[in-house]
Amino acid sequence: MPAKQFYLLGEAITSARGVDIESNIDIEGLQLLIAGQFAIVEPNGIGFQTEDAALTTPTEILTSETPIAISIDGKAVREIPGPKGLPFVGNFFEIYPDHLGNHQRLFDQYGPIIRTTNMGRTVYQTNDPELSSIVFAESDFFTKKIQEGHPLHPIKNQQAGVFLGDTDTPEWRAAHKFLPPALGPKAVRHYAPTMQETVEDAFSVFDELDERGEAWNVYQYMLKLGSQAVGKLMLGMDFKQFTAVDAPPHELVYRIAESLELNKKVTARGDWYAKMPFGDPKRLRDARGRIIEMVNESIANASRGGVEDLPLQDAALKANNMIDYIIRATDNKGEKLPKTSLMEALVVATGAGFTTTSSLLSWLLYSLVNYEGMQERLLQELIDNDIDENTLMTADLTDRLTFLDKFIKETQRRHNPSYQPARTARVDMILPGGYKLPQDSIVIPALHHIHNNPAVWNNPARFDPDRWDTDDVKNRHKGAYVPFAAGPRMCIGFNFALQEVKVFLPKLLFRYRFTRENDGPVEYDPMFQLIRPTNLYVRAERRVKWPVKTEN
Ligand code: HEM
Repeated sequence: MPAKQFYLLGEAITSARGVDIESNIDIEGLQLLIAGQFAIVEPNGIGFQTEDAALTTPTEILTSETPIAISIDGKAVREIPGPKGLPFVGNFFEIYPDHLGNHQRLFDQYGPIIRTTNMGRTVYQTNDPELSSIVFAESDFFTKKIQEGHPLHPIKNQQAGVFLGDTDTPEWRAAHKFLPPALGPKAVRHYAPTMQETVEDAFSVFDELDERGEAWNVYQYMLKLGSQAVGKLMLGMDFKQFTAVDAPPHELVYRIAESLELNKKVTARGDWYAKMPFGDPKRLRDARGRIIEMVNESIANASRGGVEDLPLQDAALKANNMIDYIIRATDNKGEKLPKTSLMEALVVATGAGFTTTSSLLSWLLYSLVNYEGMQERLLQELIDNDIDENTLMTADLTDRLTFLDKFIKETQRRHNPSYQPARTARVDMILPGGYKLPQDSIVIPALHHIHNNPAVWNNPARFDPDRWDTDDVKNRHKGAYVPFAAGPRMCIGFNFALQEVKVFLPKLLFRYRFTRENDGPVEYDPMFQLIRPTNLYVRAERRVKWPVKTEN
């Protein structure tokens, strides 16, 4: 077997090393072989050349007298670019407070993958669908491993399995087997009546605010609404947040939101800070302690009634809520989710459930009041589907609301609430485009920037639900729209979230006409783990008349 010398274009020719090649190898085989030898993620992008010519056939390669350079997508390998930064703080002041706007600027300046260092911690972010799909894939190259420097590191919790734990663990495998059936499409369909009840229970508060002629802060009320539903359906708890206009958020809601805010603050300052025995790091630990106490109590209450065990899928369809499900659900070996994981997994699913949906609900109301004509089109669709205040919103019915679906998609594209799903590089590798990525690097597919990347989306700043009917969007790269991330560690609650907003929004919209109260730019909180509008106020006025049904 002849050995040929290869090196990466862009590196010194003296780094060339010998690779044994079968004499009958074809070009694809050669690309695969070289990809394996040099940890090149995408073999198809590999090209071969010498100092003076491109080598396109195996014969040319096998007969080359000089070391052969490997190009990636026609390019030399290179370091991932990024701004230089200051001593100690790194790029902190170039990123905060407007991290969305600033990252956008950095992508424009440096390209599809950028490197930033913040208080000694380096992360890579990408706005490219192909790179993101590679990062999300859970492969020999990437995994979700929450090590120092990972955005979730200060709240890492291996026992929770999902969200806050590493993939390569028995805890993730167990939680990932037990939780998803209760959040699958069939299971969430039977939650629709509880979702409807939840939004209808909130009407008395919105009615009173209307009678008083008062505008209200969208996020504050959507936090209560989103958490009210998750409280009922995850924990079987009534948080009683709509008993009065100013009913405070339940302590569990408050503590989970607080811990996310503290986590963002703690991580923004670097890992040394997380270990401090006082200040925000201590408040973060205290908040966690209280959350655990409250959820344990709820589990104890649910177990008290004595319940029958059921196979996973049956339990998912019969359970009243996630706790009820999880204490009954039994796998095909007769085993249950281990007690140690139960409480932690529920806390995480609850937190993941309401922080995200309340932000999405807020952005949906933002799109409603901010983009002209949306409210009218959405309302007309309800009328045309014979929906009124007495309608029972079933999944079959919400499935028919196609404009609503596009409106939600476009809102999630333009104003996606979650933005920091990070993965860790398992090895040194070469990414498409020739970018060299060292082992243990943290890479974040930057959801907002993928969804607003002008190379991917036509006129991305334009809010246009109808774009979802175009061939361009229908045939998009699978990594171009990933509001719930992708791969094995993607969101397991997306059916729940979409079902919930598809019940809430029609009910709210049929009853109220929404108008924006304050002008000026909507701000988001840069120190929160999610993107949520902080200063959006609306008025919701009871409707007194509705449009007529469109004639066919
Ligand atoms: C608009 C609503 C939602 C959005 C935008 C959203 C987004 C996401 C994203 C981006 C991830 C990946 C996180 C990462 O890679 O680090 C994720 C994971 C997860 N989500 Fe959601 N989510 C939503 C609603 C929900 C709901 C309602 C639930 C539960 C009821 C839920 C439960 C989870 C869980 C448990 C994980 C972790 C899965 C795992 O680790 O394998 N999410 N979500």
